[in-house]
Amino acid sequence: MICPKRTSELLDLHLAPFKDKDPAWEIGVSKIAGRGVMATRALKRGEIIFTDSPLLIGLAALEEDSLNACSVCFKALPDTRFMCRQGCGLPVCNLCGKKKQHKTDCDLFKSWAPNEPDVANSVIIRLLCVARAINLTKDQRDLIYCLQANLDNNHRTEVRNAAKCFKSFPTDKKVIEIMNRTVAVLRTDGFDKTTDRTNDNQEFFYRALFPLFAVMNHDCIPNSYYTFDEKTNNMIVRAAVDIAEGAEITTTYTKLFTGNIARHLFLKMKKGFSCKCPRCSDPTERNAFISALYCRDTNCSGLVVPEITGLPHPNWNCLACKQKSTHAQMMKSQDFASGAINAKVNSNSLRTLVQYLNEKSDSFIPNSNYVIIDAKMAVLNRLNQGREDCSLDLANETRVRYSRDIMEIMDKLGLGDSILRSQLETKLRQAEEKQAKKLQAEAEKQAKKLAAEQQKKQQANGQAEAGEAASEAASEATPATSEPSGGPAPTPPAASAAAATEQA
Ligand SMILES: C[S@@+](CC[C@H](N)C(=O)[O-])C[C@H]1O[C@@H](n2cnc3c(N)ncnc32)[C@H](O)[C@@H]1O
Repeated sequence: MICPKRTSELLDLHLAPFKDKDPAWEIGVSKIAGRGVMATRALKRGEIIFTDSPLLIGLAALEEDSLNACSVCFKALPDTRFMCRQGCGLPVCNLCGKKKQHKTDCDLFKSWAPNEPDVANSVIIRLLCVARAINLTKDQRDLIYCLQANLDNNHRTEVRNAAKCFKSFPTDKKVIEIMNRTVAVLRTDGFDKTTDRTNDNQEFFYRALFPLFAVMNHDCIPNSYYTFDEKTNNMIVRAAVDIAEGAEITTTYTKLFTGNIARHLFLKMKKGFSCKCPRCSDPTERNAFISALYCRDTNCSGLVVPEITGLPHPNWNCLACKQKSTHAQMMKSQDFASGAINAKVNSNSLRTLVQYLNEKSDSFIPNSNYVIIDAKMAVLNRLNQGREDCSLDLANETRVRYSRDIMEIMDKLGLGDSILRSQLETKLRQAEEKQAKKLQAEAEKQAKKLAAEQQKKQQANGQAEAGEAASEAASEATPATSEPSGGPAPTPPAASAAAATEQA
């Protein structure tokens, strides 16, 4: 482990424009692994802990991405003639073509002579983030070397493949070593559209290294979360929960709703470690049952969870009837359920998907399972884009129901604030307000209807009373002797009732 003090010195230089006089963090020896970021004082939920700026950043330029974005400002470019005319093989906008950053990039890549400089090549564009390390200052380069780099067999492949795209790729061992090391640091500590570090329902399209963030260790229930400033691409890290003085500030390298086994495999294979956090050590994941499936015994409706955590192929155990199942057996159930749900998620009808999730899926997969959570998230995302074939009422009810379901699972897991939570809270509030308005409008309509009925009744009564009064007045005005020949004047109903009672 590189000394935390040296790491702090280099980070101080990098963060000079942002670091406050009384920083809420320091680099220390971690109980989790190597160095870590520690809280220098108690932090309140939501408080900004630090702002980090990218030491390296470039386009992710993966095949599926469009390559017509400027390599300096990252803005989308018009479809044609976006490649630099100087022959460096980089896409650049007119404005950035004149900037110092592009001149440095352009001089470097031109000297390597790209094979086809007029054609946007994802390998070349993707390498730019790595190649920029060559032109950093000594302190900045030292900072890269100070960060952890898991050197596996593949970390040299990227530079080796990129070399084939240039006629005069450098052969200097030192230059190649800087690039290989940068690739390893980016893979261990950096951001890339390919990695799962953009776990919190926010998109990050670039490949980047945020050096302070790079020292943060992983916890499956992180106590911090981050956002990006769109203009500067700076990262802002906030407390997800209240954090005690001296506690380690953690982040998560995985998606929040991945189950124990999938998280274990991801962390082991991509990040080279086994997580021992409390969530990973609990087969029920704090009773959130994200990986749970139903018992295979048709007479039992119990939940089945892995017997032991931290194994790629554990046996599974029914919590109700205690029947054991092999991992292969349970994976068959999971695969069947995932297939059925994903087919509906990919189907065109949002209404069918919602009906399926509300009425059918719970018969073969528990609502807490991550496949259902993912499907509900997909529904909410689709609803944000438009209601498709859902009625206004169904869309609103679904927003309320699914947002609550997902937040309930977040609460069970003990997850604090996150981008996802604030997105859900906002949507829930809006949907609840809509529902309340609708109820109020219905109540008002009902009240109006009642009032109208009442008025009608009153009018009817009024007319009847007026009729009575008129006939009473008429009978009073008529002398007793002048009774019509047909007999006495008709008695009003109330009077006749009174007469009947008297008679009785
Ligand atoms: C981004 S670095 C974190 C900072 C690192 N501890 C250091 O000293 O520079 C990522 C590496 O830290 C280690 N690490 C992070 N979180 C861990 C955890 N929860 N358990 C075990 N190792 C962890 C792993 O070796 C991982 O590849």
